[in-house]
Amino acid sequence: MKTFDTLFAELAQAVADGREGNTLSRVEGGVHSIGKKIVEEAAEVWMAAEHEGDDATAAEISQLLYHLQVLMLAKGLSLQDVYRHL
Ligand SMILES: N=c1c2ncn([C@@H]3O[C@H](COP(=O)(O)OP(=O)(O)OP(=O)(O)O)[C@@H](O)[C@H]3O)c2ncn1[C@@H]1O[C@H](COP(=O)(O)O)[C@@H](O)[C@H]1O
Repeated sequence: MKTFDTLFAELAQAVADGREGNTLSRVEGGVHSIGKKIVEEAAEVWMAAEHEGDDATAAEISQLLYHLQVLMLAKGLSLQDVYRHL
């Protein structure tokens, strides 16, 4: 099973390798576009938590985490940059 850290390593490698896929295309789309996606996914998390079941909520949370990682990559932020604030 993937974790936040292993997914980030996978996405960072995909971007570093210039591997065609969702991640590279979203990173190349830039911070404005990624930011809009984060807001959309956050709203979906909220709606799922209020109106859907636990599995749907967990799935929406996983998508939000993915898009946050895409933003980190677009900004050149590492896991440590974030974790030091936890
Ligand atoms: N975990 C994810 C992941 N979560 C969410 N998403 C993206 O976020 C979208 C979910 O948003 P929506 O439900 O709003 O779907 P949508 O309406 O089609 O979204 P848009 O494409 O219109 O923005 C999905 O269609 C994916 O594009 C993800 N895309 C990739 N991954 C993982 O990232 C890794 C690398 O993927 P690639 O870069 O594609 O190789 C793989 O392990 C993938 O499983």
